[in-house]
Amino acid sequence: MTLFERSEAIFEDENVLHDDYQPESLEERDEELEQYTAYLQPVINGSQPRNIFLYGKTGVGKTAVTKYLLRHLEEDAKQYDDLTVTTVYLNCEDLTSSYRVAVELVNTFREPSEQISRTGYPLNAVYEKLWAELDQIGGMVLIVLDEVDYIGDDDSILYQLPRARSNEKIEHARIGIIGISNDFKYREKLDPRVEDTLCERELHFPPYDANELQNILEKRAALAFKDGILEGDVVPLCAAFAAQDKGSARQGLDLLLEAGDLARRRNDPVVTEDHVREAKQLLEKQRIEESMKELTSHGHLTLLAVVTATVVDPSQIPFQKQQLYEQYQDLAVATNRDPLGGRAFHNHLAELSMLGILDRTKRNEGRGGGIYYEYEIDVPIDAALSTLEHLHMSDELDMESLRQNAENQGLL
Ligand SMILES: Nc1ncnc2c1ncn2[C@@H]1O[C@H](COP(=O)(O)OP(=O)(O)OP(=O)(O)O)[C@@H](O)[C@H]1O
Repeated sequence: MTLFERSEAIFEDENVLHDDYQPESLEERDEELEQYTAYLQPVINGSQPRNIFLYGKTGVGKTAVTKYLLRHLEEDAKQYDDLTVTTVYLNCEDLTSSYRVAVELVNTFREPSEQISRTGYPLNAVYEKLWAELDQIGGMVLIVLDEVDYIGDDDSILYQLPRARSNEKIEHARIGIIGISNDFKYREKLDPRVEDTLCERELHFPPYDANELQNILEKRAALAFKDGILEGDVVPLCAAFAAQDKGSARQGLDLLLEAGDLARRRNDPVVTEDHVREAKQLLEKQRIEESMKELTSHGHLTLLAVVTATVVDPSQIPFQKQQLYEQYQDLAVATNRDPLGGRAFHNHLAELSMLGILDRTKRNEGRGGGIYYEYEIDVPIDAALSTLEHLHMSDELDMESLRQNAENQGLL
């Protein structure tokens, strides 16, 4: 019996919608491309590369634009005999110290049989090995550190690398660093010396609006789907949803892929607006489920308290901590748990806000008054409820009535 068969009625090439696909051309980033190209110009001229810092929210093209330009830079450099350009791309998500970055760089430059281990050397010894590798490569070496904020406080490498030549650690290579981050606070947290070095040139990537996203998605959809498979509103709707949320091209592409996948699984002949709406729900649910994995049962109860308060009286949105705390205490008792104190409860609200599940607004009571926060749910109630309904503790609660009430209130 055959379990798997090729089904190619919907997609021409679905890889085009995946995150690691490198588009041939980039839409809607002319200004950024122009500026970025100017920042990289010294490399082609054979002078000291600038260090460049790119920032902007997730999915706005920072990595795609960087890889696109570096590919061209390496290619165009080949026409000059006196110039060699080497580019290295590292994602720092798992490289949480200067030591880890330095080891990773040494190993990137070395043959597999000559790799060094990730522990056991003094930092200086790793730096010495790194300088030797860089000198051996020589020429212009551009090092991209994506998600550079993951390196954390132990960031001496951000200072050492760009200065290696002026500090006479290397002779034959000129190093440029390109740091990329979507943490807006990262810059403020940097040591001023590192900040001066890393942020020599800066480039901000703003979120895309719906028209820009539509253009980006149309170009990808034309390559990804078979002709005539997408109904007319599909791309505009994906663009509109992504624009309403974070203005992320990744989010729009994920929606298109999921909508196409739903149509394929059901053997539907075309992808429709309904597939997109359903895809949105599915992706949101997945996102909440992913985030919820990081929470403890009191985190889950905190979310349930906000959902319950919302369903019981939507006119009270947004809620202050005290209103939610009472709700939470009742739920904790109903599920046989000792309620946490107010401070710990506050921390759970903060964590849910950080995960993007709640929206937290700072309020000021005015003259002499204190600062306090108001909270409201920032994901669809339906998605939050579905996730909570699958947790063990919900067996002890009347989730069915909660869902019914939510429906009666028009919240689903
Ligand atoms: N202007 C654009 N034209 C075509 N595709 C784009 C454009 N901007 C982003 N994309 C696509 O959107 C997806 C996300 O982009 P990218 O990874 O560059 O975002 P990012 O800003 O680096 O996000 P993160 O900070 O999460 O890494 C990729 O598939 C990329 O090809």
